[in-house]
Amino acid sequence: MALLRFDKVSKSYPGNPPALSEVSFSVEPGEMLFVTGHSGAGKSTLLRLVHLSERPSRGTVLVNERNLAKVRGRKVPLHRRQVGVVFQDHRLLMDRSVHDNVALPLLIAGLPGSEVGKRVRTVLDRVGLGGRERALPAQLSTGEQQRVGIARAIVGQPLLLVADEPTGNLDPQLAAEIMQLFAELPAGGTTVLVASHDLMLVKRMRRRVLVLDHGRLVDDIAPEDLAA
Ligand SMILES: Nc1ncnc2c1ncn2[C@@H]1O[C@H](COP(=O)(O)OP(=O)(O)OP(=O)(O)O)[C@@H](O)[C@H]1O
Repeated sequence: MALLRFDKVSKSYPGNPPALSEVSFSVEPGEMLFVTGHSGAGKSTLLRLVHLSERPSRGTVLVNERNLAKVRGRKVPLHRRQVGVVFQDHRLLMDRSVHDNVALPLLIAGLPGSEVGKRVRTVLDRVGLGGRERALPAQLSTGEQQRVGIARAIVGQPLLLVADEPTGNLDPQLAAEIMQLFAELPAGGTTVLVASHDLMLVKRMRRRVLVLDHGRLVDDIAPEDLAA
């Protein structure tokens, strides 16, 4: 059973050539894979369709066998609890503590306070930020801020994590560390899809790679076929 499936998905924005054209692929539970391609190739659009910040013009997107066309209105927030998102610009609330930023999705989901505190501590330990609960984002380094964004995305134990250029602002060492963090998530039951134009980094991770070119899926490379 696929955890994520695109079936002949196209997306056009008004006045532009198609951002995605007839894209089909499927992802098994527990995979970590990348989507890569030139600027404007359609990477962000593909992720937005998974997170329901956009809808396809044609075709079907399924998450955990559920057709997202049927996820409307009040069901959208429920869907988003299953899909964690990490952005390049972490989009943290700068006037709230690390704890509050990470706790937010759990509070929205209605978890009791005692459970929230426990889960936030566990996830901050996991991303290497144990003990920094009370800090404000501005008191952290860029890499640490990105880790808070990741903690917030995974604290609800999503089925799927989508990350859009999550290491775009980071130096190579930090980028590698963040990627390593992502690589550990499938062991905890989260499937991971990362958009990145950084081919060197992607190759080094030795995972499956989808390649987009002008909105078309032109390659689907297995890890063993990645040239060193
Ligand atoms: N909201 C929008 N309105 C109109 N056109 C858009 C919108 N978002 C994206 N596009 C267009 O769709 C195409 C694909 O954009 P997308 O952002 O998905 O590409 P990308 O591969 O993520 O690029 P980058 O690496 O530069 O972020 C581009 O031609 C872009 O101009």
